[in-house]
Amino acid sequence: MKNMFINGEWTEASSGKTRNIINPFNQEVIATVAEGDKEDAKLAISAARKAFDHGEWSQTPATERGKKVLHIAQLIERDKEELAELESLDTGKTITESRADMDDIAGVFRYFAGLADKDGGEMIESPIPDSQSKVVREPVGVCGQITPWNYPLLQAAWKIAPALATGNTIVMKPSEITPLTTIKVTELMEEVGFPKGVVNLVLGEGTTVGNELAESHDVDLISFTGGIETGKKIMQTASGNVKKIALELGGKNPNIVFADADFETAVDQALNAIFFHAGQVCSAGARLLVEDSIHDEFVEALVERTKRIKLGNGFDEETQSGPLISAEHRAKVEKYVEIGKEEGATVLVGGSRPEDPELQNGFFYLPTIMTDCRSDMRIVQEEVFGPVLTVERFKDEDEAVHLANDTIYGLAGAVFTTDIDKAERVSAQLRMGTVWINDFHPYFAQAPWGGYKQSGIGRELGKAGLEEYTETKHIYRNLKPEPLNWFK
Ligand SMILES: NC(=O)c1ccc[n+]([C@@H]2O[C@H](COP(=O)([O-])OP(=O)(O)OC[C@H]3O[C@@H](n4cnc5c(N)ncnc54)[C@H](O)[C@@H]3O)[C@@H](O)[C@H]2O)c1
Ligand SMILES: C[N+](C)(C)CC=O
Repeated sequence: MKNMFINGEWTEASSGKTRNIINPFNQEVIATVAEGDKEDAKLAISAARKAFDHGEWSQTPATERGKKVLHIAQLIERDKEELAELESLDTGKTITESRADMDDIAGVFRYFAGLADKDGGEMIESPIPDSQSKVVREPVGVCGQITPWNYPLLQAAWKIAPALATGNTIVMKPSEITPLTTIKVTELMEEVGFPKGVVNLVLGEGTTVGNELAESHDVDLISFTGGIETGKKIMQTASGNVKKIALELGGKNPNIVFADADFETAVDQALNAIFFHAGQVCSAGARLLVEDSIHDEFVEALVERTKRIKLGNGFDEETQSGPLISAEHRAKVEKYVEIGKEEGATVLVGGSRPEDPELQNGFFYLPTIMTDCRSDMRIVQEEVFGPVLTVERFKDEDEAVHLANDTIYGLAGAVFTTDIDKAERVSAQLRMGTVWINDFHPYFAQAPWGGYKQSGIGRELGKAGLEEYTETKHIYRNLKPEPLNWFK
């Protein structure tokens, strides 16, 4: 039984409720955890509020805060294998992916640990004689952090590390279906040792625990990663006390392949772009845009390789792709494929569950490619968040850019070409937070991550990811105070 962490204590849910966590590969119960609700969220928020207002952590020298954040990185590296196994059990992703996630996560804690004491404020030029002006950054306060199921610990790390490095107190709420690695990292943070109430973990549903974090006037910042509809609700709920908000939402990301691209590389990367983690990636390259002249040959090569993708248990080293996260999520993917067919798209490969008897207990869906797609179709516009690739054609650079930008989202996109001038021209016109040239998917702690348009508000990672967790203060000092005599 795994509990919540509130005010430095591991506690059961106040209602006494629990939840079984299941492995999406075979539906076996892998853990039982406390199922918190609004009451537990209130307790955690109150603990975080007291800890912040007391000031012990926010006034700890930044270098010392950085050392503690670095210590978390070291413990993650020490327990990497255990964490990776928990992540694969909980999400179904392959153990190779989970190990890579753990390396990234440790890197994120190291990066923000290093940044913790690098900003000592800035003196600015004052236009007023005999005065001095400086600008400093201070912690925001109590931060609610709500995370999704697809990269459970990685998305939490992007929030925990900068928040703690800058002296905030936190209340984490992982997805109710994938809490295991966030619980484990909370144990590691307990081992590192933070003042009581600085780190809190509440388990439970979004509509109860998450909603309380968004609504509470004792929370100063809400950082959310998840779906667009939830993001909109949180934005409204958070307006009650005009708290700061950071939203990392979905995407419907274009992958543009020009005829002059290196063919083999572009085919290989188009597969990675969509089928990595069964397409359950916010930045998945779900919309392939291919130049007319190579369309048929390109699609044929993709289909050939897609048929060979090995689905299976994430712990089997041969497995290239695991299951989807849940029965509900698979039903959503299936519904979208049906919608796509009704809209006139053609399924060239996949489009159903696998028949392999060994996969029948898992939430598997075959990697799917749909052609004859047009920009006005729902299957092209809406986030499916599964292994479903739509293919559109374009005839020239202008049309490629137009189609790529024809979306409410603006998270990420890629362009494949050997003409580097063209790559730069196209990248400059894409309305997205990340553009990859001749690659797909790289993200790392040093580079900011976030979306244009309805893909979100704010940035995680990079210096911008640290600044999200600070308020900016201007301190002006009169060096020669004397009466002004305006109101004699
Ligand atoms: N932009 C990014 O970096 C990024 C990264 C990962 C995932 N995502 C997005 O996340 C989505 C998939 O994740 P999901 O299905 O877990 O998303 P989701 O929106 O259903 O849930 C995300 C989190 O929000 C909580 N939640 C749900 N309703 C809530 C409410 N009313 N108030 C407060 N919290 C609430 C959930 O419990 C969960 O912890 C996809 O759309 C994906 O694109 C984006
Ligand atoms: C942000 N990223 C790519 C790690 C996960 C998106 O779902």
